Amino acid sequence: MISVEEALSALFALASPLDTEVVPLSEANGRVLAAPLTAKRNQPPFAASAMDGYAIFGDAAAPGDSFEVIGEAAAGHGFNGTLSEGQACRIFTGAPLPAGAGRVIIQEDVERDNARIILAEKLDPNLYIRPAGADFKAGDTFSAPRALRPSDIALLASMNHASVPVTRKPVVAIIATGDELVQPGETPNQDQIIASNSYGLATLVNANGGHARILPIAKDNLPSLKLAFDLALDADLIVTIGGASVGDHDLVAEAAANLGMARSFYKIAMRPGKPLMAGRLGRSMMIGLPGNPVSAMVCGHIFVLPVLRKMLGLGAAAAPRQNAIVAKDIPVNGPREHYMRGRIENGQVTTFERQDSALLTVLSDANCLCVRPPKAPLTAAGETVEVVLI
Ligand SMILES: Nc1nc2c(c(=O)[nH]1)N[C@H]1C(S)=C(S)[C@@H](COP(=O)(O)OP(=O)(O)OC[C@H]3O[C@@H](n4cnc5c(N)ncnc54)[C@H](O)[C@@H]3O)O[C@H]1N2
Ligand code: MOO
Repeated sequence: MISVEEALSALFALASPLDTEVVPLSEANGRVLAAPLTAKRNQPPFAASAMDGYAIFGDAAAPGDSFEVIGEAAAGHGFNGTLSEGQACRIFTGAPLPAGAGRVIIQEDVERDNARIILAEKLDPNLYIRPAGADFKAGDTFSAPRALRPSDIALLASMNHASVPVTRKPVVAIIATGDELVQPGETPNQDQIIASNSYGLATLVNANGGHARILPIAKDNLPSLKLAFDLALDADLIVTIGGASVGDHDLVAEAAANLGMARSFYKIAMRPGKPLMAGRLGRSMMIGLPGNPVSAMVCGHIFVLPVLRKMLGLGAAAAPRQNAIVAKDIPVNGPREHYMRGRIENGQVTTFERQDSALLTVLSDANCLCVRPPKAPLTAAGETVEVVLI
């Protein structure tokens, strides 16, 4: 059995960044920007007023000063004249500052008397001018690769990009295997259960920049598995669930081998997740996940997501970890790296008593996986451990 770290390196060796496509900005949220972009203009393109009020000549203003109002500047409608000594211009937020102006007096600090203004006794000392290019300047770089967030979309729009180059979404074909499985909503026989893993994994994939395709459930026989694989061969990543262990009906490895899979590894020193396998199958890579529901989801976080990120051009990095303080003693670990389901609250992690990899209720209550190195000794309350947020 290889370590989790070795398995991850082997998976990264199988995964390459995908090609790129151009999408409209309105469809770019969550996509990975594939190449840096530069601002096409200054923002603001002119010195602009930050408030509604009066732009005055220069920046000298004292209570009781009086100015003659000679024009108006609104957003989208600048004032073309130039202010001279003693002159002001009515101005609104976002309007270009007229030539000659050096300060905006907010209208709350002004008394207006026809074409004149008189400044109040207590003046707000701010100039209320946004200099040209204060946000960004033409040529400034927006770096890549990065997964775009709503605030990035706003910035790119402001930089005048209507469309952006992004990495193509990895297509992930998900094949649940097992005679015992039926789709959610169907009526199972007495000896059947509902296929849950495909839905959990598809959601994980879709929420992290991939495009999941849930294929029909494959039965525990080679022809049915071949049929499912045939439907998946155009995917970037094929994820099978179940049939990975040593039982008589665990046929995924054999079915994949029959189709020519070049196996990279099988079995890892991880709990849950021991019977994990991976390899290359035609133009796709394949990850065979264990069937136990929690095992499949944990392997989704620890292996499928990092592979997805590599395909998206985000580099080869393990699931991010953070430190947490142990709230309740964690027992000695066995020989496999254990990803214990737990809850972290205010930096303190509590691992659950029940760690059976069949318990989706426990996984659903968990918000982190507490990483226990092989043979870790008892870790007492107050000590530090590493967790992966899920
Ligand atoms: N003698 C041994 N038995 C087992 C070993 C072992 O080393 N020696 N390993 C155990 C471990 S660890 C795991 S994990 C499981 C994984 O086995 P498989 O990948 O072959 O999974 P299945 O047998 O097909 O299913 C296990 C369990 O999960 C349920 N299942 C499967 N697919 C789904 C799905 N899509 N949605 C919901 N539930 C699913 C299935 O009904 C089984 O209950 O093997 C141990 N055995
Ligand atoms: O490795 Mo299995 O995935 O422990 O349940």
